[in-house]
Amino acid sequence: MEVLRVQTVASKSKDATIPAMFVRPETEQPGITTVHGVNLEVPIIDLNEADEGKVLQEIVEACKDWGMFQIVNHGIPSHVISKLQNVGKEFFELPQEEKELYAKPAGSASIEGYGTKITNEANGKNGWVDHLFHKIWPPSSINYRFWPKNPPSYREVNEEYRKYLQGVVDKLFKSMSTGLGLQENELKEGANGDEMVYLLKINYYPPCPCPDLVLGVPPHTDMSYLTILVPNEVQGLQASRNGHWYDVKYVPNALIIHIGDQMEILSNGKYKAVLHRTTVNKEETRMSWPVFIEPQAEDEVGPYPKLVNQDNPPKYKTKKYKDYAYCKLNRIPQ
Ligand SMILES: O=C(O)CCC(=O)C(=O)O
Ligand SMILES: [Fe+2]
Repeated sequence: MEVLRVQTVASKSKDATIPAMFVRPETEQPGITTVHGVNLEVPIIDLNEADEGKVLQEIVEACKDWGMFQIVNHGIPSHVISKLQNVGKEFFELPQEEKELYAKPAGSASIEGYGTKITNEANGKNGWVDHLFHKIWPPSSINYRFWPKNPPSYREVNEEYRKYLQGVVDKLFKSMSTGLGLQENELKEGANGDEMVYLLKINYYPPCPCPDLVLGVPPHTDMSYLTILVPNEVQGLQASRNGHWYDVKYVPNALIIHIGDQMEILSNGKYKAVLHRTTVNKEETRMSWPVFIEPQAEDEVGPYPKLVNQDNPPKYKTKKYKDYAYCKLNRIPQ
């Protein structure tokens, strides 16, 4: 059965009408619910700042407060990031039949492949976005069947990005570990160290004639420990704080870090998973490249034992990641 892609819907929506399946109720419409003109923003942290204590404090504060921050001077060269963006953009600009060669097989239990999310939202609405998912680490988890062969440099470029990304993940885990009063390496070890899965997603949000009425991805927290996201220059990510939606401003060469559910759980609630959503643009295509740093399906995930004691009882159940994911995807209370 042919699946309708948002990219195809968008190419046919040149007048100001879009199918009702994308139109959000007013309580969710970004045109109504976005907070403007308030001087509140997700922290931007310079990892090159000479005062390391200050950087650590900023990261820890951001993890506890917003659950999201941007980092600049993170060590990934800008040419590595632009190549990642270029090959992803080239893939989405291929003829539709060629992209469909990478489509997630119908009925596949894995999330990997090119696709369009079939809504699992209570209100039955759909996001204005297509995507490509594939794992980039560890090697044993990679299925190259879902890595585009076109453009030909796709694989090399993604491998280069992954190598640099591991350095950033290590740095962040160290700071977050120290911030919890643990040894530098403990948090990463508690999260299965170098066996953590790196799942890349490319989001492709085509222009939409009525951006005020739709969402790209609906409000959610990521299931990951951390998500490290490269955006393109078209702003659209929004973070929720105290029940209000704020734009995350575009900062050239910055990486956007999200605290996900597994980090909230591992830290026994000290760090907060950020509720976020995306908006789309009337004229321009927005794209983003999140990498979800996650446990393996069979890993048991729960609060880190040293962070639990009589005064701090566990706030979350310990369970297999795959069971956590099943409940989350089916909206079953954890
Ligand atoms: O596109 C973005 O900036 C965020 C996308 C997102 O939240 C997701 O794919 O989980
Ligand atoms: Fe997300």
